Amino acid sequence: MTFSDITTEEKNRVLSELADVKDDFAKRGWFPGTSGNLSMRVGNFDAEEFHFAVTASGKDKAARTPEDFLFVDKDGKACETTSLKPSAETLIHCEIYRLTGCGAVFHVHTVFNNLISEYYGDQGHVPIQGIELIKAFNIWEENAAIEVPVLPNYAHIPSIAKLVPGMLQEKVPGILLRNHGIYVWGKNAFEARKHLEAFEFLFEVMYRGLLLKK
Ligand SMILES: CSCCC(=O)C(=O)COP(=O)(O)O
Ligand SMILES: [Zn+2]
Repeated sequence: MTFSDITTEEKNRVLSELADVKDDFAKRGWFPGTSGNLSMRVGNFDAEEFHFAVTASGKDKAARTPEDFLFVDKDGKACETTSLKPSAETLIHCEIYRLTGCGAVFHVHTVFNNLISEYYGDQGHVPIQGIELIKAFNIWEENAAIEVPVLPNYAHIPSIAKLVPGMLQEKVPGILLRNHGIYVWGKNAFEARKHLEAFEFLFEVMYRGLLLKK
């Protein structure tokens, strides 16, 4: 499917849903200092050709303007003529779509995801076990254990993107960048948001649990 095959109705639906998610996350304080980026796929998925709307780089994500998003292709290149620059981290979104075929990718910097990513950074993953909200990832076994990958926070984004294929855990819809933030995904915006809320809850439980043990 080429970008011109995608209907205006579909593009507008995605832009409107993405703007609502952005407003919601901004109210939660999940975009400190213009950090964070969001994207949603438009049209059908094919690993060789897909398109998504992504936040423009460096914007105040708490404001709602006509210049908040642009459409890019599987390589992160703009699909239409625009003066907007896609998020500096678009290549990580590209890699997540390519590998998972998901419908939405959200990235936020929070205090808990930063602290936990640093605490477990040397280990390369955050081990989480036996907390009920693991079920938000559609993992239903009793006392389930997951490992959330922690990637190094290189300044050179293509070097991070290159590591993504080797780090993804099949059942875990998220990766942490050390001392930076989290990327989560889902088949649509609803599911990606559910996953993000669950990760943030789990990180806060772990952080407070570590303090209690001291
Ligand atoms: C100001 S935060 C540093 C960049 C970053 O990590 C981020 O999430 C926002 O970058 P973008 O280009 O998407 O605005
Ligand atoms: Zn970031």
